[in-house]
Amino acid sequence: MDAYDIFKKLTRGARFSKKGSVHQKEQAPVNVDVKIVKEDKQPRIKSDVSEKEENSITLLSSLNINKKSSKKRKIDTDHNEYKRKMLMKEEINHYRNLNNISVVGRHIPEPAKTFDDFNVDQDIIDNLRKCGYEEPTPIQKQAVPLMLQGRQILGCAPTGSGKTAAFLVPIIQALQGPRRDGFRAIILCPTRELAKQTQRECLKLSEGRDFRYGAKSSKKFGKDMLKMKHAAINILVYTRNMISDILITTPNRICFLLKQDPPAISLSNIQWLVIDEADKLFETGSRGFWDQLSEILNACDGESRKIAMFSATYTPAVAKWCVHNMKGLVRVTVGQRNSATDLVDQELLFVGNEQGKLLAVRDIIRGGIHPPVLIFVQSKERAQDLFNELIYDGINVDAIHSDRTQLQRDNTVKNFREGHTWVLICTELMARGVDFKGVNLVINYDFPSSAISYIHRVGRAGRAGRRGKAVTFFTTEDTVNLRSIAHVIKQSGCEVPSYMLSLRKTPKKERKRLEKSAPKRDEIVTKPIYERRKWKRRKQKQTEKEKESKTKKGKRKANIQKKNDV
Ligand SMILES: Nc1ncnc2c1ncn2[C@@H]1O[C@H](COP(=O)(O)OP(=O)(O)OP(=O)(O)O)[C@@H](O)[C@H]1O
Repeated sequence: MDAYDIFKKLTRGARFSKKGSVHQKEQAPVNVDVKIVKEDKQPRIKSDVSEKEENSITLLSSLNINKKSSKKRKIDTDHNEYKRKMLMKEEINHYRNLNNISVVGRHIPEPAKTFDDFNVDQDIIDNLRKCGYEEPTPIQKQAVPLMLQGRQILGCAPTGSGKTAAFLVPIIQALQGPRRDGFRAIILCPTRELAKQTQRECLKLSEGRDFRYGAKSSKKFGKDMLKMKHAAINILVYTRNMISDILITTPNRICFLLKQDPPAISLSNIQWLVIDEADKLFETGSRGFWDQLSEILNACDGESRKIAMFSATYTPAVAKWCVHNMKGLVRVTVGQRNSATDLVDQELLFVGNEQGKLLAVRDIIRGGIHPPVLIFVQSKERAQDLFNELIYDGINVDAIHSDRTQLQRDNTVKNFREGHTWVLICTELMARGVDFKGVNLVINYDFPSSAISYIHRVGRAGRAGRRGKAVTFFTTEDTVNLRSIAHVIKQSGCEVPSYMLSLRKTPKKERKRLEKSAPKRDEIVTKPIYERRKWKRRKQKQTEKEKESKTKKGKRKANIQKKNDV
């Protein structure tokens, strides 16, 4: 008996309406079942009957059939939805991999592919295009959608990869336009040069919005306060006049303004606090920036305050601080952590000793350079010494360091940007963030004090997709960081002698000591050997005399103290 026969037997006498309900004229005797009933015990009979009913219902009632199929359909749609979501996730991950973006955090929005995907006002997109940007850089692709959602982030991307615009675009979108609510965004930078540059970029990207930027230099502010003496009413007027929307400055200046009595600025309406070159700020002094940051955070007491940190290099101290202080933190890293940009061809050049450096730099210049060129030295004294040497070599050279006045520093930067200065000698001051268009060559005259310092110095070339070159001089005294810097160079795809990679790892203590105080080096001066020896002897004698007079003074003081005690 096949299924059709069973169906016929079971439905004998039944009439089917169009709607699918069953009208039974007479109950058909079901022989098959009767037999089964007779053979089985009582409880089985019951269950068989119900089974029979179930079967007949399943077979005849269209209602039940629908119920089952809708459940199935729901499972199907759920499955399809799940499949669609997984596919989308995979696509997003693939896109992130293509752009070398890695993310850590929850509910991270899709990276934007174009500026139009940013979902920001059209004028901001127009401004981005006016700057000559065609498509977002990887850090912009991921950081902008995140910050637009108000997420706190720690962004790490190579030097010259457009981190500034990555945090400026969401801030401009969030603030919309000028308001008399006081500061609504703060951007902290380690140097005034970088703060000025960030402000320039902000002005370009917010063109047409007329934001006001603060604040006056602390010196100017101090002078104005003196003029006003202690007239509280004047201070209030002054404070109101300097109200602006975005404050782009160094932490020192903000803390100075906060320390005034009453505080010269109010930060209670701050929506975004951005810390650029975060690892640099965290490394300054013995907890210097940590204390300043807690002071600033205490002043930013509004509910909507969010923090974003950006840098090309990453230190565990920054990450730890972020994990503890930034709720819902998302970490975005582009490329490999703490690696130099692969747009720069890097070279290590053994020069023997200090005299070798001067010969090598002159050799490079004589061989022909394509300005602009940056030369890094370890101290302001050495910057001045090298400047004194190169000024007579027939090239337009200048030096910038912290001993020069702000006006001199501004003019030097301006001349270099405009191409009047070909070679700029600088200290670590210019290693972070400063964006000179098209620097072709970076010369590390003095070996960097750490791999991180190396990454930032070299990163002044090879920006915004352009290629550049970096030459790093080293002498027999520069072995402490040679291994780690050689590894950085190798990682970014350049050749290094294999012996450097297998050098002994320097103890952390020694590396830290070097980071704090640069090694002593011979003076940068072109003198014949006999003159240099004479000069060395004279200098030795001088230092010995100084030591002697110090000890004599100390003894005299101790004797006086003894007499007084008696
Ligand atoms: N989407 C873009 N397309 C092309 N160029 C861009 C784009 N975004 C920014 N730039 C340019 O790239 C250069 C470097 O940008 P920026 O100074 O923001 O880099 P950075 O990542 O902050 O570098 P650093 O770590 O050294 O501070 C700038 O000249 C900037 O104008």
